[in-house]
Amino acid sequence: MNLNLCVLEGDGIGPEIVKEAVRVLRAVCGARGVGLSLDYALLGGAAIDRTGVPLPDETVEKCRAAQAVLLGAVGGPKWDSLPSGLRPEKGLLGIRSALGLYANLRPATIFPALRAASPLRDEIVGAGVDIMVVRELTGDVYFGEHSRFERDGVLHGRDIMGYSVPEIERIARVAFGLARRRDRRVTSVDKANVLETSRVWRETVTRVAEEFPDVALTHLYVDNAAMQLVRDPAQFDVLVTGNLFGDILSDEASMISGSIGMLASASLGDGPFGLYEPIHGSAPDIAGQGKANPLATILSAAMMLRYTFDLPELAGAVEQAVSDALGTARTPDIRGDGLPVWTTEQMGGFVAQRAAELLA
Ligand SMILES: NC(=O)c1ccc[n+]([C@@H]2O[C@H](COP(=O)([O-])OP(=O)(O)OC[C@H]3O[C@@H](n4cnc5c(N)ncnc54)[C@H](O)[C@@H]3O)[C@@H](O)[C@H]2O)c1
Ligand SMILES: CC(C)[C@H](C(=O)O)[C@@H](O)C(=O)O
Ligand SMILES: [Mg+2]
Repeated sequence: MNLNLCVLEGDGIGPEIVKEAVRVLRAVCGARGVGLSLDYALLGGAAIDRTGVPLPDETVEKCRAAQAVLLGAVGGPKWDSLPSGLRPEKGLLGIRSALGLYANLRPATIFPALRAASPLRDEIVGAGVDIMVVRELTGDVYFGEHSRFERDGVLHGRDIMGYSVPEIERIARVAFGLARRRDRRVTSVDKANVLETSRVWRETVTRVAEEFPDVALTHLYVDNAAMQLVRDPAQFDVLVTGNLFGDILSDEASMISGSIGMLASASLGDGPFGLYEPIHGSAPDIAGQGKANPLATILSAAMMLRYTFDLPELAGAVEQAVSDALGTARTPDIRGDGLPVWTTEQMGGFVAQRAAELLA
């Protein structure tokens, strides 16, 4: 077996964290005699600097030729004043859309070793938190019309929010399907008390739920959901929501796990192909200093092994190695509890070696 990957390092801490995830992939594949072919391509600010655009055609072609994509993060102050269509973030949205990756799975769990590192008290997270945030990724206000115009000499900005029924149906089916393999509970998050988009969302999710009578569905308004996530995160199993609410709620949920540097994600379409990336950004404030936590990217690589390549044993070894690492040391973003503080490279090196040992 050979895994064909396209690797998009991106900007800021992107190259540092991707390097460690690749190291871990090499270690587990090596331990099991699985081949690994990597093709690197440009995305985001790195692509703008070299080609003038955030998503070169060649990058889309290389991604399409691969079985899966591993991505770091894009963006940074250097490119913040560019026109909106030329920003690094536009490249990220473009690749998700070009590859048809409408389902973004963001698991917010808490490793036992990190319970004391969570900003939430032990009595709140102690029983364990295991939330699967299912974020719609190719629609919503992100992909509506964006404009600015002047009326009566006053400047306005406008972004159009909207969802079609088929877009909602397919993401709802992903959420219900996942719930069937978990605790069979789906919470759909919207703002149906105000937004027409959300009213169509809620009606559609309710109708799709009839196809899954064994899964319990509840609805929450997004403001309440944001509050419930810190009041009692253990109440959630699968949480399905639109692109914008999912972006915000998944960053919030990430802190339950102790750090935004811990949260992985898989962006999927209808087949096994997927793009795997941490939920955090390019962290320009710590780029190049060896301080970045590579675990979200490493755990994204584990999701790749599980979802695209159906190699649960390899994925499990990576996850166990991460758990062991957290019992041994921390990167500076996670509360330390007196444990040694490691660099990005030390953390990646430990996980790679430990994962390979577990498979030996
Ligand atoms: N998927 C992506 O590529 C993605 C996601 C979010 C933001 N961004 C972009 O990243 C840039 C910075 O955005 P931001 O500062 O709002 O968000 P960010 O996630 O990059 O950083 C927020 C804070 O979390 C810290 N942090 C993030 N990841 C970390 C890690 N792995 N280890 C340790 N600390 C970590 C940062 O140092 C910073 O203090 C922007 O250009 C933004 O558009 C990209
Ligand atoms: C950088 C940005 C376009 C992106 C998003 O909003 O989807 C990021 O915040 C994320 O969560 O992946
Ligand atoms: Mg985000």
